[in-house]
Amino acid sequence: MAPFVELTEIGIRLGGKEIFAGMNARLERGVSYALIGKSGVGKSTLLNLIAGYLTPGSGSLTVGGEPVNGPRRGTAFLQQELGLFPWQTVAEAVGMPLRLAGGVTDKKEIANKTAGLLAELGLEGVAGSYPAQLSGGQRQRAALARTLIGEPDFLLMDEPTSSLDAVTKESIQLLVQEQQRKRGATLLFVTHDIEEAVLLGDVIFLLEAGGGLSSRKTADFEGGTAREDIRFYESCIELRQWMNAL
Ligand SMILES: Nc1ncnc2c1ncn2[C@@H]1O[C@H](COP(=O)(O)OP(=O)(O)OP(=O)(O)O)[C@@H](O)[C@H]1O
Repeated sequence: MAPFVELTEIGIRLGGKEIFAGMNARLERGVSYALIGKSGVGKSTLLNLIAGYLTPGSGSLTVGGEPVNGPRRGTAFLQQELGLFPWQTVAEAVGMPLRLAGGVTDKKEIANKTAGLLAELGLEGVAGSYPAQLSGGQRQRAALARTLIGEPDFLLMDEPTSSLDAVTKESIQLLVQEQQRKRGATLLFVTHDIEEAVLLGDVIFLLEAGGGLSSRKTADFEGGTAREDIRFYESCIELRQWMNAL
């Protein structure tokens, strides 16, 4: 079967610098992929390419069997900056992709869909609040709701929990996992957090300078992938050792 996402010999230069050349990768539908690698190797660049926000200088890129020539309807991208505007309430921000996409034009339908998703993500109490009135976790949930509202089949997330405290981080991680599984969406997320990679990724991509991409299935780690598992940290150590060995 053809992969959901296929990168063939992808190369890109930014500001006169070669970020990667000859990159190959395949992503299967419904699988969660963690993308890790040292700072500056090009993780965000790769997400931007797959999202259609950047155009590769060489090679081919397909999502859902179609060449990527710009943003794709079924791909939703949660960027580090979250993209919440100070002048929009949570409900306005979450409903915005539906208004922009033009597929849903009925105001009542947009309001109903938005309210349903806000309730599902525990945000019903802050629908009328502005970003400055929210906690970090609520802002992250609101941005996540905005990512999910168009029912995407492909979720891209750039460090979805990096700015959060440990407890909030755990609740957002669980939410991302629950939503990805429930929707059967393909997820590709960047993280610097080893535990998060093991916890949320079915597969871990390790990106190296120049575009070398290695992958490992977390199911193959000795210590399992559930935080409750007492041997979970053995998996984290295994991942660290793999990273250091490459
Ligand atoms: N628009 C741009 N113009 C020129 N160079 C760029 C541009 N965007 C990124 N770069 C460079 O490309 C390289 C990869 O950047 P990128 O942000 O993709 O790395 P990263 O792995 O996501 O880093 P980090 O983990 O620190 O977020 C860096 O050297 C960066 O300076």
